[in-house]
Amino acid sequence: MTNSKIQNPKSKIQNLKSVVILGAGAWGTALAKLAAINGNQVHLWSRQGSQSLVSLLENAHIVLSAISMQGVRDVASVVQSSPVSPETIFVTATKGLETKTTYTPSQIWQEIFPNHPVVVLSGPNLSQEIVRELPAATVVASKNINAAQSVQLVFSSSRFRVYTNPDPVGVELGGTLKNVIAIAAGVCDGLNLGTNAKAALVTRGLTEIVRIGKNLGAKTETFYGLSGLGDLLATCNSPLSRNYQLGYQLAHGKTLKEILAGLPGIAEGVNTCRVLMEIAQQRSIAIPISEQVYQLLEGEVTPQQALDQLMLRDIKPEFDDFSTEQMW
Ligand SMILES: NC(=O)C1=CN([C@@H]2O[C@H](COP(=O)(O)OP(=O)(O)OC[C@H]3O[C@@H](n4cnc5c(N)ncnc54)[C@H](O)[C@@H]3O)[C@@H](O)[C@H]2O)C=CC1
Ligand SMILES: O=C(CO)COP(=O)(O)O
Repeated sequence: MTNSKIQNPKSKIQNLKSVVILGAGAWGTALAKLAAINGNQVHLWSRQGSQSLVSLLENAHIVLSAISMQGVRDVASVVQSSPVSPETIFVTATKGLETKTTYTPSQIWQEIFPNHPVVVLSGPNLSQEIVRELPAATVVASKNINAAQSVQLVFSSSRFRVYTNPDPVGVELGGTLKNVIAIAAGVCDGLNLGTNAKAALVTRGLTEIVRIGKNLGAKTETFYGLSGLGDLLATCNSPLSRNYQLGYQLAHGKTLKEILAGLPGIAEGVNTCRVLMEIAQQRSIAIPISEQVYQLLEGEVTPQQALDQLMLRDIKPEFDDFSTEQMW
């Protein structure tokens, strides 16, 4: 898995780590490649493979989960029943929300491993570009800055620039909630609504992400960084995004069932949107774009009706509270 062309800028001072990656899907495989480039000992575990998880976990410095949302709790519970070192750092790269609890993946890992550091890895990272070794950047966020810095060293290279951040909830929600807006962006492009419409959609989508994120305890500025705006731009503008593709095909009249059957991998925005609606209703937070995505996914409106509903909402000021120092 090593590649001599790509180098870690800090490779000479780095302690090489034993890294176990859970989930050999598109993202787990790309991350395994990035960690291996730096000479780390990388094990990529898949439920389909024959390798025993117990033997892999025993000596792991870092356990990274790239499992899709629906499998996170099951896999975390399997890991819990295996012997892991008290020093093990858990990293989560999943972008989703748990249906039953509305937890983020890092909240699940932290609940199951309360005495271990948990780091969130998230950013504008379309895996197909990363496996082609195109340059990209990401964020590793944790309340435990030493743990975040260890993970930063494992993945940093001349093709992958990794920043640390102390706001894991904000970093995780940016990556998760943008998937809902990416579905809307796919619809927007599928309907050929033009560049002005797309700019308005993405910008107002970010406002919704900030509203929810602030309410859930994230820092506003995190959403203007790589894991928020950065990932929103990447996902809303790329046909490589499954969430974008899903929206695009909805605009062309396909049913959700048909689209999901042909999609390469998971489009987390579908389930995230349902959980997001629950959170917004419980906390009385206005998220009109996400609400239209929800109704569209439920088959309650057509793409054209969703557009009309958004354009004909009551007119209002651009910002929720213009009197505060920070405009957002
Ligand atoms: N593909 C991408 O470009 C990126 C994906 N992500 C996120 O990473 C996560 C995974 O995405 P992909 O790798 O693209 O999806 P994928 O569909 O290619 O792979 C998902 C993996 O999770 C495993 N899995 C699912 N349920 C499981 C269970 N109960 N037990 C054990 N394993 C289970 C599958 O076997 C598979 O290996 C998603 O949350 C996605 O939003 C994040 C950044 C980039
Ligand atoms: O999260 C991603 C890019 O950062 C991947 O997006 P999709 O899951 O929509 O393919």
